[in-house]
Amino acid sequence: MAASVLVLNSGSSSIKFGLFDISAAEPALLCTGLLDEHEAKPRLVVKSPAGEHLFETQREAADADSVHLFTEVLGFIENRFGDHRQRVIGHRIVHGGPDYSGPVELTDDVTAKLEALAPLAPLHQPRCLVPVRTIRTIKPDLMQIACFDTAFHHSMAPPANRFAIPRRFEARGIRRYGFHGLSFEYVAGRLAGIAPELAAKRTVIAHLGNGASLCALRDGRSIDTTMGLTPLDGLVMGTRCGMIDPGVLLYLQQHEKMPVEDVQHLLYHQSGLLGVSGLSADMRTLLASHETAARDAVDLFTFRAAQQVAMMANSLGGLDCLVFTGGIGEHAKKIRGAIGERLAWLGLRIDAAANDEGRERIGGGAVETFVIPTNEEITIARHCAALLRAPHIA
Ligand SMILES: Nc1ncnc2c1ncn2[C@@H]1O[C@H](COP(=O)(O)OP(=O)(O)O)[C@@H](O)[C@H]1O
Ligand SMILES: CC(=O)OP(=O)(O)O
Ligand SMILES: [Mg+2]
Repeated sequence: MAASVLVLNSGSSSIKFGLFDISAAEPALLCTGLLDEHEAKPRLVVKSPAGEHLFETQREAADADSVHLFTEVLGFIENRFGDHRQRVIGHRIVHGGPDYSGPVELTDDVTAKLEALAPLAPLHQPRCLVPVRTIRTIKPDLMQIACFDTAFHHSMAPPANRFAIPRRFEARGIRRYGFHGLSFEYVAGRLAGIAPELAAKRTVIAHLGNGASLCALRDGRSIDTTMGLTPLDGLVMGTRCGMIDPGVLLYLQQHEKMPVEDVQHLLYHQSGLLGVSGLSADMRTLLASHETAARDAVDLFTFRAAQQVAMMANSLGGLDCLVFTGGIGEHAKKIRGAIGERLAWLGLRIDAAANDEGRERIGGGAVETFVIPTNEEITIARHCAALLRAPHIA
């Protein structure tokens, strides 16, 4: 009987899933699902790899009980793909803290440890872990595996992973971890396939989605990244502020008398593109708008992105290759072009025709430039399949 793995990717603005056949060495996609939570009654749509509509269900409200949703999803999978033995559910878990540098089985103990990290990723960690608890109540015998956004960055070393605060805090785990590691891992692997001559070169991957971060890679390993202890640092994001003077937070609390919960809400949910434009967190809306504030938000986004690519290039001692990925990186040619222009001094030359046509290689010369669609789900499926092949589990 063929074996399958169900992968759940709970991001800040959507929940995606993928069902993979893991009988062969490389996982093969059977179907994908997307729960878009922007609607009042979020709709889950399941499609075949060719884009054919297979199944649809709607939640009563954005905060409706998820047991019903997951019971329906698992029921659909059993009906449609009952000829596959479902071996495991793989989850994207955003924060793995200091202890997890690779995938791990989600036992009750591990789940509780990860729940304790929620303050370090309040927008993501609870969202990633609710499905784990829910699925455990529906299917207590089904193995669940966590794959972490932070794991890929365990190769980061001081000074890149250090804050300039007293060392006793570092001993308590207060250091830079970095996120989007499953995306960086996938894109680095694809780049090695497309341009093997660049695999050992100085590369920056720009994951520009609703959340956004950069990774500096040497020999395919992370040596620096723009996010830190939390997914709040670094680039301007949909609703997150990115890099900010910590004095602003003190000022808001001390002089504007904002309670700490309100400051947290401001920085995670009301800042970034939404805060600066006053219009939307969605790059498509901002690019289509003629409002000055929308242009200001886009301008700050590309300014900070280019500024921090230069920071990553400094960590690498130069730059040979830049790769764009994530919803904005893959689809917004105007943003890629604007970031490229700001980095012309570093030797970046984006080919306007290749960029407009959405080609894979969009620049050559001193800095090779690529657009590579990310695939966090298949990365998780690969990890799960590898873990199942490990002798102590099989
Ligand atoms: N064609 C497009 N042009 C510009 N931006 C786009 C386009 N398609 C998607 N995006 C942007 O990508 C972002 C979402 O990225 P994505 O990686 O899917 O998010 P998530 O972090 O939830 O995984 C949104 O800001 C959206 O506006
Ligand atoms: C870590 C993070 O920011 O993830 P996302 O882009 O899915 O919000
Ligand atoms: Mg994402």
